[in-house]
Formats: sequence, structure tokens, C-alpha cells
Amino acid sequence: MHEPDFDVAGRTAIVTGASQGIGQAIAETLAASGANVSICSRSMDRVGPVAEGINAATDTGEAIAVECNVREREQVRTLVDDTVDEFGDVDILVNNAGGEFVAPFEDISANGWKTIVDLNLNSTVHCTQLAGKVMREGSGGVIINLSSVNGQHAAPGESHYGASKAAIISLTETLATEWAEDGIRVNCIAPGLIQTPGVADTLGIDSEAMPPREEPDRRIGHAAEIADVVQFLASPAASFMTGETVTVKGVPRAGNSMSQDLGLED
Ligand SMILES: CCCCCCC/C=C/C(=O)SCCNC(=O)CCNC(=O)[C@H](O)C(C)(C)COP(=O)(O)OP(=O)(O)OC[C@H]1O[C@@H](n2cnc3c(N)ncnc32)[C@H](O)[C@@H]1OP(=O)(O)O
Ligand SMILES: NC(=O)C1=CN([C@@H]2O[C@H](COP(=O)(O)OP(=O)(O)OC[C@H]3O[C@@H](n4cnc5c(N)ncnc54)[C@H](OP(=O)(O)O)[C@@H]3O)[C@@H](O)[C@H]2O)C=CC1
Repeated sequence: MHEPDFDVAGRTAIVTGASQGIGQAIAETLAASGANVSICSRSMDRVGPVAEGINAATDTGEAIAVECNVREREQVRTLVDDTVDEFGDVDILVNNAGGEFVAPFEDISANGWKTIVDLNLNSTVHCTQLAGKVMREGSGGVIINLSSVNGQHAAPGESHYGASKAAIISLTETLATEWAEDGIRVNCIAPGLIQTPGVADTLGIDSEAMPPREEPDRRIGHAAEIADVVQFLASPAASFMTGETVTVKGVPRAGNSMSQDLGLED
């Protein structure tokens, strides 16, 4: 009888943007499954306690925290070097750090556009090239990129963010072909609206109003529901999946945009 293998125990994972939200949930999930996790954010004061919490909660996976602004390539180099120094390898890379502001296209300055493209797309390039080098020179690995349903479908106010997240889907597909011979799988997740501190700050959604995971109907998602998909994609159970984008957005609705979920569009 076949049993699916979701095991990531003993693997080393880098998770960017893990001081809160989806990145924190991913790091906690992988560590609980026995992976060693190297987690970063721009602030050691914010990401350090997350690593401490993981180390206190699990005897299996170990966590280290690294202060790293993923927009800065040399800081990403330090993140990868520190990870290899601590754990000896990089097996899994989760390009999670990202964000946006909502603004009409005509109001986005050149620097505003560059800020969002640097944060979402160019950071993914830095991390993927530098951690990918370790994987390619070693025994391969798994790369998981965070895109968005806004990278798949248009929504007003999201031109910069949507373009950066669509480019991540394209990059995922290209790298899956280029690096297959190096034993590297590259996949992508496109979340719908997920309740996180970032979304609460940006959109003012009350986290207390969050329905439970078991409630299926048109609700906002939980960060753990993205982390569960990361766990699957990182594991041997997904060994025949590469170049794919997995959409995780609950009950489909016309247009599939998060602004509809928020009642900002018909
Ligand atoms: C229709 C609703 C749909 C909802 C979809 C929700 C989808 C959720 C997507 C997510 O990614 S969830 C993640 C949640 N977290 C965040 O989004 C992060 C929140 N945002 C930030 O932390 C910051 O805004 C930033 C994106 C990280 C940028 O911060 P930074 O300090 O690096 O930049 P600034 O120096 O403040 O600005 C740089 C540049 O950008 C211009 N700008 C900033 N905000 C706006 C704005 N609201 N409107 C227009 N332009 C903006 C700013 O003016 C600067 O440009 P210049 O003035 O120098 O030209
Ligand atoms: N929540 C949602 O509805 C959706 C989210 N996504 C994507 O999922 C990912 C996570 O989103 P979410 O958890 O909501 O975001 P949050 O804003 O809640 O968290 C963002 C995390 O990224 C870190 N971060 C931000 N900028 C940088 C940077 N330059 N370098 C390193 N770390 C950084 C933050 O840490 P710190 O501030 O300490 O640096 C924080 O840990 C993003 O890529 C987002 O675009 C996609 C679709 C929907």
C-alpha cells in the first residue's frame, strides 16, 4: 500500500519575511516537521523571538534568525552564508517576503514602482540566485515562491504588485525548466486574501472577525493554510511537480480578485 511522503525532517529551509504572518507560519510548520529553518526579516528584534519560539516549541527542527533586507543582494548573500555555516546546506528556499501599497497606476512614482518590484520580484531573484547556487553545487533542492491571485487576475490599485507577482509566476516556470537537470524543483503559490498582520495594517481587517479554518464559505484564509501547501510542495510527495502555481483562495468567485472579497469591487 502506498503511503505519501510529506517528510522534510533533517532538511534545511530558508524562509524570508518570517517575523509574522505567512512566513512565520511556514517556518513554524516546517520546523515542527523536523526541518532546520533559517528565517529572516529586516529586524532582529522582530524575527529573533520567532526563532526563539520555534526552538522552545520543538525538539526536532532548529531555527536561526538572520537580520536581512531581501531587497539588498549583499544582505541576502550573508543570509545564505550564515545558513550554510550553521546547517551545512540549503535544501528548501521559500521566497515569502513581500508587500505592497494600494494606489492607482497614475499615482505611483518611479520610486514607488521600483520599491514594490524590488520588494517582491528582485528580492526573489537575489535569494533564488544565491541559494540556488548552493543547491546546484550540492544535491539539488526545492524553491517555493509566493505570488498572489493578483499576479493571475487584474485588480484596481494593484498594477505594480500584480506585475511583480505575475513576473514571479513566469520566473517559476522558466527556472523549473532550466534547473530541472540540477535536481531543483521550482513551484509557486498564489494565495487569495489571507489574514496577516500586514493585511490588517494595510487594509484594516479585524483579525477577531476571522472565521475558523473549518468554515468553508467565502472566508479569508489563515496563514497556516498556506504553510500546509508549502509543506506539501517541499516534500517528496510533490516530486513530480515543478513549474506549477498552486492557487489557494477558498471558494472561487467571479473574477477571483481579493478586492471583490473585500467588497471593494462588484
Ligand atoms: C483593492 C484591495 C486589494 C487588496 C489586496 C491585498 C493584497 C495583499 C498583498 C500583500 O502583499 S499582503 C502583505 C501585507 N503587507 C504589506 O503590504 C506591507 C505594507 N506596506 C509596507 O510596508 C510599505 O508600504 C512598503 C511596501 C514596504 C514600502 O515601504 P518603504 O518604507 O520601503 O517605502 P517608502 O519610502 O515609504 O515609499 C517608497 C516609494 O513608494 C511610494 N509610496 C508608498 N506608499 C504609497 C502609497 N500608499 N501610494 C502611493 N505611493 C506610495 C512613496 O511615495 C515612495 O516614492 P517617492 O515618494 O520616493 O517617489
Ligand atoms: N496576506 C495576503 O492576503 C497575501 C499575501 N501574499 C504574499 O505573501 C507574502 C507574505 O504576506 P503576509 O504574511 O501577508 O505579509 P506581512 O506584511 O504580514 O509580513 C511580511 C513579512 O515580510 C518581512 N519583510 C518585509 N519586507 C522585507 C524585506 N525587505 N526584507 C526582509 N523581510 C521583509 C516582514 O518582516 P519585517 O517587517 O520584520 O522586516 C514580515 O515578516 C508576501 O509575499 C505577500 O505578497 C500574497 C497574496 C495574499
